[in-house]
Amino acid sequence: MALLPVLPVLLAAAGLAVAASLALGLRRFYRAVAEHRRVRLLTAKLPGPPLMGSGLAVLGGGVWRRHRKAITPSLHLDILRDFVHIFHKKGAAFAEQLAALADRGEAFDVTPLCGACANNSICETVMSVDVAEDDPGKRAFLDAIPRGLDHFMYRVCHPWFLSEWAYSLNRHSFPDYLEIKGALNSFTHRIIREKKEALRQDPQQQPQQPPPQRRRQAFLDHVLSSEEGAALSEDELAEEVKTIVSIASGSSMDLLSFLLYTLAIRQDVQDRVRQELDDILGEDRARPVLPSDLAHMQYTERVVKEVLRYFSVVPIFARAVAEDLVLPSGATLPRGCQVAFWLPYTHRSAQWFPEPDAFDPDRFLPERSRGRHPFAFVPFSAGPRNCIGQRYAMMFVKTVVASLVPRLRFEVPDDGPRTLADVRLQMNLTVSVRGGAVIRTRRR
Ligand code: HEM
Repeated sequence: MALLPVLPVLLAAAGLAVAASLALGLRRFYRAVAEHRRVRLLTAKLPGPPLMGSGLAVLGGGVWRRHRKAITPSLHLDILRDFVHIFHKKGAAFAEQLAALADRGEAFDVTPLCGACANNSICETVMSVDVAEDDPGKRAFLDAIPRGLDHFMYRVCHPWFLSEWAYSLNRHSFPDYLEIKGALNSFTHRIIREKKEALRQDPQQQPQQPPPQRRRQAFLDHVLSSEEGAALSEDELAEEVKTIVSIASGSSMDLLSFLLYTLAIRQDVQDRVRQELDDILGEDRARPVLPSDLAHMQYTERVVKEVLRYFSVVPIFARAVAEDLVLPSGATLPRGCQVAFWLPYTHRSAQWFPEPDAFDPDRFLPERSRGRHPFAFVPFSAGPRNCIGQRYAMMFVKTVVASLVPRLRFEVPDDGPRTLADVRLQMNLTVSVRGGAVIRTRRR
């Protein structure tokens, strides 16, 4: 009983001590990683709540390996090239929307529009859903994605709700969560079944056919018709589709909205991107963007990389230490210890990025990247558990930018930030602009 009055003080002191040692430990740990020391041990994943799907992002061990092997070939570069015309189609529709807003002259938050563009692109490329836009199942699915991410974050921040049983006791949130789960499950399973049926009726699409004869239209078509994909049951595949769609749409939305916001704030960067695109696309600014155009968009690619460095869109990821890890200081991170990587710390390191708070895309020029540590820039993580969609993400944003920038000019309203350092951030599963990325557009 005598302990009770001082308990809060003791707990606060213990908390401070743990926080301080963690901060110190992470600093040293980062140095160890930067020196390539035994990072290969850090492949074990921390458990988390299902991110709308119990797929790659939350699986571990042998199951994760089997899933990753089944999924990886279906995001191969040759397949991604086929997606560029879809990215362009969605980008062109986005340009029309923005042009209509330009005519009204109003300032608006571009983030939800980026989200719709990303969602539509991802659903079509991942599932190739030949379903009418107003199909109730499709609408419910698209609507459920951002709501599902909110539940995920809520549960991460309230860890006593991580278990499904405990969450079912939350009368405020659980009914909405169940509705979201139902919408995601029923649409995903419906599409998988329809595709399986189509596959059964089309012998050209059977896995034993040699690759050149197969029509690889979308990620899901490819998984279903590949030998690797046959390792997944229908339920497992549905979990992967939900996982990929949810991870891809949230992160792509934030990356695209940071990119457009950056162009609006940094007119000099926007002018160079536009000049590059005018040179590549020529007179016909509205012509479809081709996969071969993307390879020429070198300045734009450097801008995307600098946005990923400057804002660290996915700022944190964690690993469990699989074996005792001795740091350069001599301290040991014991086996089972959990380590979080805080990317803004890595990406703003003056050691690898001189003047780290300056936004300078040309720091990614080959001659200025020479000698930089391979783990100094890791927006998509690194190692065996890196992002499976990093090439997808780069191709998506580059194509959409090529569909928008030649036709439109982006600006910030008079009361908007004058410099990138003025942009206020908020953290969810990803980082986004606090209060919205409010811009104005003008037709060119
Ligand atoms: C738009 C920018 C994106 C960023 C910045 C990003 C970043 C990341 C990061 C940092 C991780 C590692 C997380 C961890 O270790 O816990 C990751 C994992 C993952 N990402 Fe992405 N991502 C992006 C887009 C995408 C896209 C477009 C897809 C799918 C097409 C995707 C699918 C995944 C999957 C499935 C994983 C889990 C991989 C595994 O654990 O095996 N991501 N992403």
